[in-house]
Amino acid sequence: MRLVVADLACRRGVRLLFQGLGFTLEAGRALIVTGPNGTGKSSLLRLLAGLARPEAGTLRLDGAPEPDDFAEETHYLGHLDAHKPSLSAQENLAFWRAMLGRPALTVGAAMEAVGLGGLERLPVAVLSAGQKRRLALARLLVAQRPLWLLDEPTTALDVSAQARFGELARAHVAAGGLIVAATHAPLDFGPSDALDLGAWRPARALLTEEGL
Ligand SMILES: Nc1ncnc2c1ncn2[C@@H]1O[C@H](COP(=O)(O)OP(=O)(O)OP(=O)(O)O)[C@@H](O)[C@H]1O
Repeated sequence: MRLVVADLACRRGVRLLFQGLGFTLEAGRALIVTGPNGTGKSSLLRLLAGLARPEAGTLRLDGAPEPDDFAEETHYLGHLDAHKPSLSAQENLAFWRAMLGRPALTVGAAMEAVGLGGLERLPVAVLSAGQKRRLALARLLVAQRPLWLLDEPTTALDVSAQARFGELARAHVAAGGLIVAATHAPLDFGPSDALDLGAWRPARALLTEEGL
């Protein structure tokens, strides 16, 4: 499998965030996306997740059943953890496991893997910020999806949870998975490429009504 991005432009409102972006990410590698606040790292992940449309350019996942429409092949972990606060940790994860299809680890095993064993029955509303983030990461483990799109994945995680998540991410990459991660913190996900999105800022960022 291979992620191929060509001549990509992203617009938010009247602002062109980046233009002419191209890269190829091979299976078994991670892409670490950096850049100052507001350069469009989250926006790039949303484009890759199929949650927004590019202003120009193409996104393709070669080797996927539908290379031009590959949202089903991705796990998207945004800034928000996307939990239902009144449901228990276990119920939230069971929901995602059924929703996402292609089941991988059981709910119990995924919770153990992120160090949440014993907290299964607590409503998510009472979990700490780091525990909520751990639960969001457990979602990556309950369904098999080759491309992980991670927005600041280690936010709120303590040192040992960061290390544990690093191990899980490296195992995914070593098994032939792909990761695109936006971050301000150093991340070691194994064999990796780097993308400084700040370098793709267009000279003229403010658009007129005519667009590009
Ligand atoms: N819905 C929207 N309408 C207009 N502008 C938006 C919208 N969403 C985001 N933006 C703008 O797009 C720009 C890029 O935002 P984005 O969140 O992608 O940046 P980022 O590189 O991830 O930033 P950070 O490092 O702060 O997380 C910002 O200037 C933001 O204000």
